[in-house]
Parts: sequence; C-alpha cells; structure tokens
Amino acid sequence: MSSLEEPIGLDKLPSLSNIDRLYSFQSSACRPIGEDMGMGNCWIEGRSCSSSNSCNEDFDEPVTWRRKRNSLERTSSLGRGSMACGHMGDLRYFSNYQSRSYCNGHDTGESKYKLFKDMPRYVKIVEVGPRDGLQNEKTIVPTSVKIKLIRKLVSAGLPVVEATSFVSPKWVPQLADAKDVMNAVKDLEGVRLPVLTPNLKGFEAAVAAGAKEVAVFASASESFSKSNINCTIEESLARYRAVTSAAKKLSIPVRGYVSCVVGCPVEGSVSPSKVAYVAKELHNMGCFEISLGDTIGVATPGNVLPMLEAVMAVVPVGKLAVHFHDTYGQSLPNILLSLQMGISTVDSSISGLGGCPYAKGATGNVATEDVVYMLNGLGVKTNVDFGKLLAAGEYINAYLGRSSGSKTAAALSNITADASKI
Ligand SMILES: CC(C)(COP(=O)([O-])OP(=O)([O-])OC[C@H]1O[C@@H](n2cnc3c(N)ncnc32)[C@H](O)[C@@H]1OP(=O)([O-])[O-])[C@@H](O)C(=O)NCCC(=O)NCCSC(=O)C[C@@](C)(O)CC(=O)[O-]
Repeated sequence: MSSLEEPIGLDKLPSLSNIDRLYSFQSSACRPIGEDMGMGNCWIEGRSCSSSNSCNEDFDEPVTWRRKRNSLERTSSLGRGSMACGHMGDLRYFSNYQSRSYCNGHDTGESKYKLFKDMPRYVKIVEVGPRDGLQNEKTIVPTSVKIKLIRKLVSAGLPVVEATSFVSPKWVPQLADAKDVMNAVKDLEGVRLPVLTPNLKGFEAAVAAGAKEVAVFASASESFSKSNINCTIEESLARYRAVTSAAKKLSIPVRGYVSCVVGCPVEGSVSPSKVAYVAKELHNMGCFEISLGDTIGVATPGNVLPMLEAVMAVVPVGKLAVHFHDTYGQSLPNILLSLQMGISTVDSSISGLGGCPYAKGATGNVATEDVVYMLNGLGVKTNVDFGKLLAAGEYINAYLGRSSGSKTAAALSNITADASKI
C-alpha cells in the first residue's frame, strides 16, 4: 500500500471524475463556512481542521494552538482519518495528511514561530509554462493548443500567466506564433499576461499584438548572455533601458529576469555580487519586479541564501521573485527558503514543462502543482483552484503524450488509478 493511500479512505471513494476527486484535496475544504479565509486564520492548515471545522485562530497565538493541539490529540485516538474536517469518508482527509507533521503530539508553536515568522501569507504564482515550458519543446505546439492551455491556467485562478515571447523566430521557432497567441488571449480578464521582449523590436511587436505587460531578460553570466541573446551583459542592459523607457511612455509595466543566478552551463558557479549587480541595474531602470532565475536548476538552499542576501541588499525584497528549475530536485527547498527570507512571488511551470536549450540535461521549472501543494500544506494562500490546475496539466500532458513532470500530479493520479481497481 502506498503511503498516500492510507489517510484518505479509498474504500469510501464516491464515483467522481478524476478532477472532481482531486478538487476536494484543496485546502479550501477546511475553510471556515461562509467566510473568506484570511491567512491569519489558516496559517497551518491542520489547525483549521478541528471537529468544529472552524478556523479562527491566528498564527501568533501559540497558547490557543496548544489548546487546539489537545483537541487534535483527543481526536487522533480515533485514527488519522478522524482528524479530518468533519467529512468522514471522502478525500478531504488529504488536507490533514498534508499538515500531519504539525499534529504529531509535539508542541511546535515556538519552532513554527521561528521558522515561519517571515513567511508571506499570500504567494503570487507567476505561471511560465506557456512561455518557458513550451519554448523548449522539441516539436512545435499548435497555436490553438497554446491558447487553450493559457485559458485553462487563467481559469484555475493563476494571477499571472506568461503567455509567449516576441523573440527572433530563428532563435526560438517554438514561439514564432507569438502575435496570434497574444491576439487570442489579450482580452482575458482578471489576469496579467506578460510576454518576453529581448529588444525594442520585440517590445513594439508585443504592444502591437495587445500585450499590456512585458519582461526583459538579462543574465548574471557573460557566457550565457552571449549564447542566449547574442550580446554582452552591458549590451543587454543598454537594450533593456531602451525597452523600459519606451514602456514607461505607454505605462506598460516591465518585469526583469536575471538568469544563471547560481550557476551557468559554461562558466560554472556565478558569484552573488554579479547577480546583485544585474538585479540592481534592472531595478534602477524601472523594472517593477526582478525574477531571479536558476536557469539550469543547480541551486541548493546553501547557495540560494548568499545569492538572495546579496540581491536583497540592493533591491527591496518585495520586488523580488524566484524562478527555479528542478534539474536536481531542489526547487521546493529553495522556494521554502526564499519564502522564509520574505519573498512572496514564485515562478513555476504547469507540470514542470520546460528545460534549457543551452544546458544539456537541465529540466523544466518547478511544477506549479508541486508549488501549490506545498503552499497549501503551509497554509499559504495562492487563490489557485487545485482541481482546475490539475486539469490544465492533464490537458497539456495529454497533448504532448507524456506523463506529468509534477510529483504531486503523478502521486494523485496513482491514487486515482489504484482507486479505480477497487
Ligand atoms: C535577442 C535576439 C533577437 C538577438 O538576435 P541577433 O541574431 O543577434 O539579432 P539581430 O538584431 O542581428 O537580428 C537578427 C534577425 O532577427 C530579427 N529579430 C531581432 N529581434 C527580433 C525580435 N524581437 N522579434 C523577431 N525578430 C527579431 C531581426 O530582424 C533579424 O532578422 P533578419 O533580418 O535576419 O530577417 C535573439 O538572440 C533572440 O531572439 N534571443 C531570444 C532567445 C530566447 O528567447 N531564449 C530563451 C529565453 S529564456 C531565458 O532567458 C531565461 C529565463 C527568462 O527563462 C529565466 C531562467 O530560466 O532563468
């Protein structure tokens, strides 16, 4: 029996579609009834899952948490499933599974305070799958599939979906249909749809196609800058000054990326001071947000920490985002550390789509499903509908004819597969 089977009572599964079943895994299953969930109320999800299904204690109140723990200990004598949110026999047990480590009888109040005191209560997820993911696909994905994927991601509640790139089609033929994609999605409401622009030519094309937000992308590594955008770091910064200045006149927000923030496929390790320099330049020229990209996925918390410290010394933490690729499986610990350091914007890619054309073996971005799962477990709000997110992943994986790069999606689909045998 897989460890995931135990807490959810598979023998009692109602016959729902895969997505319906998974939908009930969301932390919202434990939200207080008839009340919008402020994060102060659901900091640690397990705390919200009392037998009364109430959720009105705050993180800064260790005494009340102790009281709640006692009640959890009482209910735990009935077995793990009995710690659910009053929904015996359905998959809502799963949300307790996510928070079980907090409910094992130890008083974690003080350590939670120490470890999570700087953790944001809401994290903005920037979905980069349609751009960073699909730009690395060997086969060119049809425009209609890209458009449908973007629509699905938007309907899952992702606040920002990076839609495409206005780069040279000779360099990135996968996104040569940028204009058509943008035209089809530009009027979607309640979402920001930035696009990458490497120069003024790209910026003008993006604006003409209806883009209302753009992103420029510099590198902390000279070699990567040359291989990616065919110019030096300084030349790229000069181009981006031209883009930010044109964007300012049109009141178009510009996001700035720094790639290779820890390692470069050519140069090896990259010093934090170089990252800080490029981040500061992008910030100074008017980028409203700086996304720090571990382009080849070699970072660990050990080198993310000094890199972030160096950048945070020159750019306000509220303007920083992190962008991890998952080559060595380190993205989630890296993200957790970044959150603990006060960062509240995280880039991710649906089902971990992507890679890096200049780094053999580098994998895609951290999967959005895995990030949302972790944040749900921490009680950090994202406003993402987990069931719809999984459906978006299923859609693009079915098109690409492969299994999900998300461990969460894979685990949940295993549960469903096992359940179907019962
Ligand atoms: C920057 C260039 C354009 C320089 O490319 P170049 O060849 O040096 O530029 P050029 O000015 O000599 O122009 C060459 C041709 O491209 C055209 N061109 C020039 N600009 C554009 C444009 N914007 N849109 C469409 N066409 C363009 C231009 O008109 C000309 O066409 P031709 O006369 O030969 O027919 C090229 O190197 C390029 O497009 N690079 C983009 C590469 C790319 O998209 N890489 C992936 C980005 S991902 C990343 O950087 C990391 C990130 C952000 O994901 C974060 C992370 O993961 O860490």
